[in-house]
Amino acid sequence: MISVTPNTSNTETLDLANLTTEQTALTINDLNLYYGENQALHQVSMAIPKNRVTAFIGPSGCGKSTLLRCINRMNDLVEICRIEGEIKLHDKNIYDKDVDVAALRRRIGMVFQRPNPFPKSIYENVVYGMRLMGVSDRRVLDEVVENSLKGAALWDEVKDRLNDSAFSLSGGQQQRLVIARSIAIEPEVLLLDEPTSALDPISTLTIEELITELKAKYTVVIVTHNMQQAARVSDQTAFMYMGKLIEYADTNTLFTTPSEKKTEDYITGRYG
Ligand SMILES: Nc1ncnc2c1ncn2[C@@H]1O[C@H](COP(=O)(O)OP(=O)(O)OP(=O)(O)O)[C@@H](O)[C@H]1O
Repeated sequence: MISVTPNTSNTETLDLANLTTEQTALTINDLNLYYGENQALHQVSMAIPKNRVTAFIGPSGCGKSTLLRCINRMNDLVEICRIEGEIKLHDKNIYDKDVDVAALRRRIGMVFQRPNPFPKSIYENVVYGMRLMGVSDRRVLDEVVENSLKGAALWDEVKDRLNDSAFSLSGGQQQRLVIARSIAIEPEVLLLDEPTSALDPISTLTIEELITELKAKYTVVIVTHNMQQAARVSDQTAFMYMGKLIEYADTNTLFTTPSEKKTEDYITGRYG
């Protein structure tokens, strides 16, 4: 039996099946996804609440990362991938033909498993998105760097070495730098794909604390292999199995009194 300690943060429990428009960041409706002949997602529907942390969990290959990547259209880059259904961000289907995908990815940022800073200074990594948007005023950029690094809980460690290479940072610092780079352009949603799986336990703890802080400003969606991590950081958890969303509930309920047998088997360590 795996014992997980659910998070006891003070977020109220939401009625996930009946979120109001104000409470909703994203709505996924009847999403099917195929990689060639292989169907990787089956009729996934769920609403993701604003300013909360939502975790996707499930055994390897169940479709967690695929679903996460659909949320900022990263699967567009996979040629054999075909998608049916819709994902709405403020009532607009992100798969509509008129959607500017680059603009969408500025609103919905993504952080990957392995930290991927650019081969540039710490400062230039943070302002990268701003420069792409044409911002060059040094005072504006300086302010963005300070605020973003503070927001990513990295400022105190790097404020005296902003011109050093990003590669001079530790793995955990690099991951926080990547988070700073993502929040510098003020996205609405942050997607985190196993953001701590390449990190040591101390860095993992720092990132987990940061995730809890980030939800004050952003909607966070995290894929994690680690059930303890989902229990610690998320407000609601979606359990997936073989491309299907089996159960979606507030995290405490899902880990203490799951309503589906498959969820119970997974969280008690019977498979996965
Ligand atoms: N680019 C791709 N091309 C073809 N098939 C893919 C691709 N990416 C994922 N798949 C398949 O889709 C299914 C779901 O994979 P996905 O990576 O989403 O699962 P996951 O739950 O995130 O797994 P893990 O925890 O191991 O990362 C798997 O069968 C996988 O082989």
